[in-house]
Amino acid sequence: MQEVSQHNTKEDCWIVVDGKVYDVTSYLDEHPGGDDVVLAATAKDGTDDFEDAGHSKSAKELLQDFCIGELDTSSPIIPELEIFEKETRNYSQKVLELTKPYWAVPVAIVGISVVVGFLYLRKK
Ligand code: HEM
Repeated sequence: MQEVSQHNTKEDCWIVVDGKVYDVTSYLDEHPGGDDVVLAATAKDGTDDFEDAGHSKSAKELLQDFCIGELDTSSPIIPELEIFEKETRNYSQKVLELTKPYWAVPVAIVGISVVVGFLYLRKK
């Protein structure tokens, strides 16, 4: 999506519809709805804009002629989000590592309680 958003001019226009990327530069001048509406659908997911225009079946078929690839969904749309996700992952890993050595304490308390209880009941 980051790469797609760089193609947002009349001379170089890519749009995203239903997870696919389309280079519609050569179609802008022919578009019955004008080029401005198509340009307004760049640099974002243009699926809603395309659907909301109520395009015919033939318009949807025509769109396929301009397909140049699929959207990469493995990386987040907002790069900052990736950094945030990495930091959160690191933080939760650190918390887990810190608490690991202390697991023995509650386990030991429960174990000792069971043994003491058992001995106490046997004495009775
Ligand atoms: C996502 C951005 C787009 C928007 C917002 C949009 C909007 C519109 C609108 C408002 C019309 C009606 C024009 C009128 O009747 O006066 C129209 C018609 C049309 N558009 Fe688009 N359009 C977009 C992208 C495309 C693309 C990429 C194609 C094909 C490659 C396309 C093909 C057509 C065709 C063939 C028509 C004629 C009516 C029909 O067959 O549905 N449009 N568009």
